[in-house]
Amino acid sequence: MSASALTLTNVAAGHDGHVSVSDVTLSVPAGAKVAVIGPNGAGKSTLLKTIAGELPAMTGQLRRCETCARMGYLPQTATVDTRFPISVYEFVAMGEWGRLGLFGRLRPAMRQRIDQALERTGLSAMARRPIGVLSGGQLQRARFARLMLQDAALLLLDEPFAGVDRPTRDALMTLIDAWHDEGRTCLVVLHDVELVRQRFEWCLSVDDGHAQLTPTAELLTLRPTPVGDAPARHAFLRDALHPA
Ligand SMILES: Nc1ncnc2c1ncn2[C@@H]1O[C@H](COP(=O)(O)OP(=O)(O)OP(=O)(O)O)[C@@H](O)[C@H]1O
Repeated sequence: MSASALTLTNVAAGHDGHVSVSDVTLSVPAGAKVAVIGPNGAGKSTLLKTIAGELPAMTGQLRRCETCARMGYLPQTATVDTRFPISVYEFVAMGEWGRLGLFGRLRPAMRQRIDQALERTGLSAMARRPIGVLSGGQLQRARFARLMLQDAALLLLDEPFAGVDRPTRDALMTLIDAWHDEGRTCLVVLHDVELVRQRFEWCLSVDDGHAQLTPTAELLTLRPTPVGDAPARHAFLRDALHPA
């Protein structure tokens, strides 16, 4: 894993002139599975949105590898208007738009991919139902199914497990693992430190205005140190990984 999917050089990210994270310099190896962690309000979503190109970097340079132009971004809150009268099938099928063109028709291979995505997310039986009747967890499965069809090389997922139950979380985590096994680069914002320990090889920690990429195994060797001794940027991780 030597090539970089993503390189940030002195990047500052924030809103309306307010900087949330600054001087971010890091390189994400292609195919890495990265947990983006940190306390509430630290700037995880802001940084992810900046990487996704939804928010311009305030300063610095952000470079994505060529294949990472195929990028899938799942924002934290589902912005889908569930009153919009489309079926679950049609919602998921939107993931094929990139191949379809404006007035294209779904071809058999596309229908097969849509059926597979519905099956892998456990939504086949709900395919003909209106999107508006789905529960929060089912809607998240549908968003994953749609994402699956985009065939993205770089996946940016902002708190995909928020508000979902354990079986759904496990099912979605299995999909992320599969994307990783396929060589895709995955950045996932999450708060479950135990899950990070078990399933993520890298941590992008965002805390105290800083962000850094560290192998999870290395973080686990961090030991609690007297207050004032540890660098500020490790404080959250130290506390999270070594609870009192
Ligand atoms: N659209 C916005 N306009 C202005 N400020 C914003 C906007 N979105 C977020 N912020 C501010 O940016 C800072 C970082 O917020 P962000 O949502 O990136 O944090 P986070 O680490 O993702 O938090 P959480 O874990 O609670 O989701 C916060 O102070 C927040 O108030």
